[in-house]
Amino acid sequence: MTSAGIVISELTVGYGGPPVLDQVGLRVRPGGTTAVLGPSGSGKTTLLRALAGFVRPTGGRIEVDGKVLTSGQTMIAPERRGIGYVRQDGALFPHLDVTGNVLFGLPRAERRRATQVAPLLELVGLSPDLARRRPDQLSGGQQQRVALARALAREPAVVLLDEPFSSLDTALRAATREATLTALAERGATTILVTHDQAEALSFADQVAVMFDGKFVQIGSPADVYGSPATPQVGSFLGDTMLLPGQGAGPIVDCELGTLTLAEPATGDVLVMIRPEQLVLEEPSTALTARVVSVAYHGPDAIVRLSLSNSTSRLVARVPGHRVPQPDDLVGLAVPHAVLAFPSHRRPADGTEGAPTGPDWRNGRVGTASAGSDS
Ligand SMILES: Nc1ncnc2c1ncn2[C@@H]1O[C@H](COP(=O)(O)OP(=O)(O)OP(=O)(O)O)[C@@H](O)[C@H]1O
Repeated sequence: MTSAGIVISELTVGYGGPPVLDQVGLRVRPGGTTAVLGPSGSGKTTLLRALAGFVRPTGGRIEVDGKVLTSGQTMIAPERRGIGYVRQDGALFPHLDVTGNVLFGLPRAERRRATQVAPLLELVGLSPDLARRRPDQLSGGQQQRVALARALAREPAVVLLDEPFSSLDTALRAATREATLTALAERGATTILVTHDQAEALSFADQVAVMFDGKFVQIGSPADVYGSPATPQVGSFLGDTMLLPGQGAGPIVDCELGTLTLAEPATGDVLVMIRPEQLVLEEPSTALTARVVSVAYHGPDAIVRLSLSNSTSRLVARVPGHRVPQPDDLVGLAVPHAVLAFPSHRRPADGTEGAPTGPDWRNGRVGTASAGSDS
């Protein structure tokens, strides 16, 4: 299978009403893996359906490996696109065994070559001994791997994964994700994974495209979108954040945590974005002391909620699991590395206010830690 690059430009898709995707652009390098991350209803599945040819866009263009699949009057049929699609539920046929499911959809002549099923099963980390089992005799993770094997059977240059791991429990999810990545890399397939799980997006892909309300608000490497989010909302969506009001003065900013170094210069009213892992707990100091409000222990690490003396702000630190303080302890705080600041008047690309956001912003992930008030 040869790898194909994907180029999507000004893609607009609607279902009769206002556009669900609005002039969307995206490039995926040949053999690359892009995660499309966004809240529920932002248009992620619609993007995959347009790529697969299941929905006709109202505008824009889709090219795979230089071949136009969709543009103006051109609309290549789904079965002629060379694209494999794995849905959230796997969608296996209950009355067919694993072999029948994997071979389904192949031309009749090729279906006879049942010997090709074993290597495919091995490729996705399944024992060929399972070949005669029906889907109801498989675990959820095994079913997802069969669905992936079925998608790979046609040797597609492009594989689209629509939240294929979301119904699996944590351990199975990690193992299935790993097997999927390995299988895709071995085949050199260009892959787009849709997910609303930020950790999955950051670990799975070499490019992350963040979608809000039918538009990409940022596309970049996992480190870029996590470490240098385009807006406070992108920052909050990708992981826990505290957003503190501050005054930028070039390379430094003054806020409740003192004078901090900025990753990029800023001047005037700003919102300082700090991730819990950037807040370091030390021995109580004269510089900045906080009281531990609560501790949630997770094993490798712990989330520590803190209140600053003389302030109503609540802070959150992520600390190593072997150095966990107790509630009511007094601790010193430090922010040793440079932080990001956003102009506090800035309106993000999706038109919402650039203010600190609540835990379930836009139906997004919960657990976002805005620096809140006690009041
Ligand atoms: N067949 C359809 N007819 C009309 N509207 C639709 C159809 N499919 C999706 N939509 C609407 O399009 C919008 C985007 O839906 P889509 O499924 O692409 O979002 P998503 O980001 O994949 O969401 P989720 O994470 O919940 O799967 C939603 O408002 C949805 O209600």
